[in-house]
Amino acid sequence: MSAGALKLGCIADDFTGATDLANNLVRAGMRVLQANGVPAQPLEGEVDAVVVALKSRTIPAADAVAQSLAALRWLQAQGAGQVYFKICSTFDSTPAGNIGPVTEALMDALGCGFTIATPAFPDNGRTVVKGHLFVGDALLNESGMQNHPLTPMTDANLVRVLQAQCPRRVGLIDHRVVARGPQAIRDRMAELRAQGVGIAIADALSNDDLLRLGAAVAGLPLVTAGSGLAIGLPANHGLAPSGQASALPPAQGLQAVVSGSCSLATQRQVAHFIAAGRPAFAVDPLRIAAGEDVAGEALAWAAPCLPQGPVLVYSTAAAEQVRAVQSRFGTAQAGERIEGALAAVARGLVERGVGQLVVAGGETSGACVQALGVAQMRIGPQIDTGVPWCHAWTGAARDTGLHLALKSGNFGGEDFFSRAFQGLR
Ligand SMILES: Nc1ncnc2c1ncn2[C@@H]1O[C@H](COP(=O)(O)OP(=O)(O)O)[C@@H](O)[C@H]1O
Ligand SMILES: O=C(O)[C@@H](O)C(=O)COP(=O)(O)O
Repeated sequence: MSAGALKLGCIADDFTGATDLANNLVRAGMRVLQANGVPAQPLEGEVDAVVVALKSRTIPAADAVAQSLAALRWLQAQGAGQVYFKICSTFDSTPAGNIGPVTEALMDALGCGFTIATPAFPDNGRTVVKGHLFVGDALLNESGMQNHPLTPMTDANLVRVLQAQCPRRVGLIDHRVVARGPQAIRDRMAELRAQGVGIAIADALSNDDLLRLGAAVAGLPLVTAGSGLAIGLPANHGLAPSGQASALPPAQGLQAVVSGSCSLATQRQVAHFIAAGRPAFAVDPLRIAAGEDVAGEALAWAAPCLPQGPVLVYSTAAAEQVRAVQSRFGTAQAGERIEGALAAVARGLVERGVGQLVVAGGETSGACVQALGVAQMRIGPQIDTGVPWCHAWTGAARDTGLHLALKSGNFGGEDFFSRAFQGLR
């Protein structure tokens, strides 16, 4: 890639979020490469955007800032014209961050006096009205996200949530302004900036709102957003939406699903897979904590089932079971141990011939992709809104190639775990 060629440099705070963003950029007409972690070398080949996937959503804020700045430096060295900090469409964060601290650190590094933040993704039911985030018909704090294992979201007022994470003043661009079009949005941004506001939550109820916002932010060095805003950025470079997802190599190998997501949508997908009579192995967090080789057991269980079709290994559990585990072992420790076990399962499955792997949950996906040593991925066809198939040739997949789908916790229909593989045939 020659310096100056990169139209958009993206930093995603988790791995499912990265493929979600890459998917929307591809569908809106950009050639996109996803790098898992900050690459050690310049990328080869010409693309319009690179998404650097980090696992920085729930780590200490100072570490998230340091990793994001390292990603920024790399993207700047590739000539990135605009920077996109991809956050979760449910604004997953704690009062300590990391959305505020990372946004502000990127603003400082870019000399950016003003930016917007919007998680809106109407195609997936995420809308922002007067700064309040809705998930479908429910306010964020009544959507199930109040029970998230790592980032419980108990306030739907995003101006308030972000202000708690930021020294800079946080303001609002409300939907009536957004509906009036790009010039009205630019006027509002200038007005807020003159009032001393540094970051504005932007309302959006529809894709048309996102397209208007996309045009209005063309001149901003940085935007902070879910993947929705991405549909409005390629047009700023004369690129048009394309229904043609990049073609991937033919699928090969066995099929498996690894799920550490405890989101409501994933709970339904696990139940649906089991109810359909498909093979499923429940990983017991208490036995993992006791030091038992649960990953080894799961792999031994999977071996005879794999030739018959997709198998599922999961720790997915309802909120009360998650709370019981967390109160015994601590939130972070419980999460890390389970992620470690599921990552070992993912690696073992690929070593045993799995070539088509679905991973559910952003933190879980980060742990699995890191354990697989997958450094780069090409983005292929969409399975469900926000979830594409990807293809990797690196790490554990360097000889055979690996199709990977990283499913965000709350994305996908109930039959996602079986239907995903049908799309690869
Ligand atoms: N049964 C469980 N009890 C406690 N924590 C769990 C359990 N299953 C998974 N976890 C942890 O909860 C977190 C889920 O986060 P993530 O993978 O991002 O999915 P999601 O955001 O969809 O819930 C991970 O850290 C995972 O290890
Ligand atoms: O924006 C989104 O909702 C997703 O891209 C995402 O980041 C979801 O994260 P997980 O729920 O942790 O998978």
